[in-house]
Amino acid sequence: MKVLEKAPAKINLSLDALYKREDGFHEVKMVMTTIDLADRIELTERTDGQIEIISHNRFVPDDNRNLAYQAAQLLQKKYGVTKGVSIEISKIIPVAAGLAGGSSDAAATLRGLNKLWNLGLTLDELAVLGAEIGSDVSFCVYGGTALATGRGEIIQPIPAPPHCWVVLAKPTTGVSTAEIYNNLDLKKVNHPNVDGMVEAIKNQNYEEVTKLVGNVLESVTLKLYPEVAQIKEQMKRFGADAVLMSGSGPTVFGLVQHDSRLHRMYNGLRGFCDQVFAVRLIGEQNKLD
Ligand SMILES: C[C@@](CO)(OP(=O)(O)O)[C@H](O)COP(=O)(O)OP(=O)(O)OC[C@H]1O[C@@H](n2ccc(N)nc2=O)[C@H](O)[C@@H]1O
Ligand SMILES: Nc1ncnc2c1ncn2[C@@H]1O[C@H](COP(=O)(O)OP(=O)(O)O)[C@@H](O)[C@H]1O
Repeated sequence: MKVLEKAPAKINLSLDALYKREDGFHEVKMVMTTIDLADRIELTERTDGQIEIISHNRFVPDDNRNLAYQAAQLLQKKYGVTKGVSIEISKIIPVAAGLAGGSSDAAATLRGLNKLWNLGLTLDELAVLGAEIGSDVSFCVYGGTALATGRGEIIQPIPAPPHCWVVLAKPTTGVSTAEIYNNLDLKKVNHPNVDGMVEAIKNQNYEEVTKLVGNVLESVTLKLYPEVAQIKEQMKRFGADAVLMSGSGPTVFGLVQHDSRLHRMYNGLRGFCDQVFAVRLIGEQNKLD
């Protein structure tokens, strides 16, 4: 038997870190939303109990370092599952990009195995399990748009943002999330207005959304990787309504409502950045159930 699952990427429209906790993680407050750029996960049941990762991307680990592998192993252990699975990952989301590709693959594996292995778990139960794999996995279990707090695993759904296009540009460098959080000096940053962003989205006020995008991690990554700042500048020059780095980076996204400007931005950025995508927000909650 086979199950197919879509594993969409996310962007952070607003990302604040409040303080460093005793467990080493940062207490965060962020608005996350899924975008129409997705990996495809194909799960095929195995009778030998083994977990196998098949991926044709050299940046994706094919052993227990893979977050999808960890998701399958966690379900096997918690629910005494004796069956195994081959997990084929068709990778579209750039790796180590600030787009939660690995987390979304893990979340899609949790959803898919829930069906393949007939576990009967709810999305809320899968989200709790996801938090054991990584801070972004719980959000990815639900998808949609949410306010995320705690270390990122406490999820409150909010409405979808107003309609717009998202242009993504990923510089060649990959970024380690831990490195960026480790270099964050909370005394020296500008905190974004996360509550304002939630209000702007609830009011479907696109102009306010574009004014309020902000990411406390951006200045850290920009300092370490100046090419990210250059891409930001180019996106502004090509006419984006708002430009921000996603997560810990290095992917930069631009929001735009008019099709004519979308084409200008996309074509302009393709001139000097290999990985450029123009996608829609997916938006609504629980689309992934
Ligand atoms: C920055 C964000 C924003 O959505 O996304 P990405 O850039 O990774 O996509 C997330 O907070 C990343 O979540 P995720 O990538 O799941 O992080 P984890 O695997 O849980 O943690 C990796 C490392 O990041 C740091 N970390 C992570 C989350 C958090 N709230 N505080 C932290 O300080 C810790 O050093 C941790 O060891
Ligand atoms: N399924 C997966 N897809 C991509 N990377 C993965 C996966 N599983 C584990 N990884 C590891 O996680 C790291 C971060 O990858 P990713 O989730 O794409 O980035 P980010 O956390 O910036 O959104 C990669 O360097 C990779 O080694």
